[in-house]
Amino acid sequence: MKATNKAILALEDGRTFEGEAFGRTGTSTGEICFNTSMTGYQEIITDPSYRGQVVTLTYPLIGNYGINPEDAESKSPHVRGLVIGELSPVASNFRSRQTLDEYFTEHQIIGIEGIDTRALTKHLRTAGAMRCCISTELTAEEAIQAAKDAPPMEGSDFVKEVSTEANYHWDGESRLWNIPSPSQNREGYYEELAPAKYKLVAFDFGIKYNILRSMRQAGFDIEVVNSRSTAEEVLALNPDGIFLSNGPGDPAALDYIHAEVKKLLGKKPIFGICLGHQILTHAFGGTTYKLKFGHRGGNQPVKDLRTGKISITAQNHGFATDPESLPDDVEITHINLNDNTVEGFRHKTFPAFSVQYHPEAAPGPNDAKYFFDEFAEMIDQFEG
Ligand SMILES: NC(=O)CC[C@H](N)C(=O)O
Repeated sequence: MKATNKAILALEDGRTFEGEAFGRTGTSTGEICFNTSMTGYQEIITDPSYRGQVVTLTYPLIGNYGINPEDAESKSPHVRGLVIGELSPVASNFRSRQTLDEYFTEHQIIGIEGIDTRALTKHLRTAGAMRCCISTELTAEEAIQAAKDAPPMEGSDFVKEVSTEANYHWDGESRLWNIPSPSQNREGYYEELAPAKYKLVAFDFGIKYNILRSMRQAGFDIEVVNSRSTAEEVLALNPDGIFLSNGPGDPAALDYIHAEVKKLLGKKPIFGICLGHQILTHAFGGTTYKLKFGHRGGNQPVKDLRTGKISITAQNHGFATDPESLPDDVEITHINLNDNTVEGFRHKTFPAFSVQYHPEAAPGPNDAKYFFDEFAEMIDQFEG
C-alpha cells in the first residue's frame, strides 16, 4: 500500500471522517479526546498526560503561531495523533522557530486536518470516550478494526513510559522568562528569582515543566524522582514537602505508587495535581472512575466550597475521584460546576491536599495559581 496525504480518522463505534495527514504518514491508534482551549496547542501536544491519546482541538485554526522552544511542557510531544479543523499555512510569531508540520515530521507524529471537529466533539460528548485510528494507508473498515483492536485506556499504566529514569535536580529556572513587549528585545528577558526556601521532592509521573517553574517561583528547590521511588528513598532526601505530579493513563492501574504514597501520609506535607490528586485518592483509601468524556480545556468553572469563590481553570483529565469512596477524614474542598465532580480535597489530620485541575495552567487561566503558595504555607505550619 502506498501512503498518501489523504487520511482517515475512524472511531471504534464505526464513525469515520476524511481529511489530510500532516507530520508523518502511516497509522496510529489511541483513545480520542477533545480539548476546547483556544490557544496552547504546543503545551497540549507536549503534556505527558496525553500519552496514549489522540487529541482533537476544537479551536478551528491550529499552527498559526508556530512552535518555539520556551512553550514546551516536556522534552518531546506525547500525543499519538492530533485532529484539527485547519492547519494554518502560515506560522507567524516572533518566537516561532518551526511550523507545527515540521515539528510533527521531526518527531514522527501524525496529524489530520480538514476534520469537522465540531461534529466529532458533539459525537464524543454523546457517545463517550473511545478508541480511534488515524491512517493514510488503511481502508475505512481496516481503520475501524484497528481502533477496536487498540488497548483500552482503562487499566493502562503509561506513567512508566514517561517518568524520568534517573532522579535529577531541577535547575531549569532560577530565572523567570518573560514575554517582551514589542519595544523590547525579541528574545524575551529574564528576571532573577529569590533564592529557594524549601526543599521539594517531586514524583515524576509525567510532570509538566510549568509545574516545576511555578514551584520554583513559589520558593521551592526541586529534586525530581522516578515514579518507582519508595517512601523510604523519598524521606531519605529529607524534603520539606512532597509533590505528586500530573501524568497519563488510568490512576487505578498504579497500585505500586498508591502503596508508597500511603506510607508518606503524615510524614511530610503533600500536594498533588491531577494524576497526583487521583493517586492521593487511592492512598486515602478511595477509588477513581472513568468520566464519560473528560474535562479538557481552559474554561472549567471550579467552586472552592470553603470560600464560595469560583475559579476558571485549566483542566485535562479523563478520570475522577468517586466522592462516595472517600473516608470521613477527607474533606472535599472543590467541585466542578459543570457536572459537580470532585476537583479538590484535603485530609483532615494529615497535611495533604490536592486538586484535579491545573494551577500551573499552560495553557489556561492563572486563577488557581495560589495553590503553590498555599503549599508553602502548609510547610511553614507543619511541625514534623
Ligand atoms: N493531567 C493528568 O494528570 C491526567 C490524569 C489522568 N491520566 C486522567 O486522564 O484523568
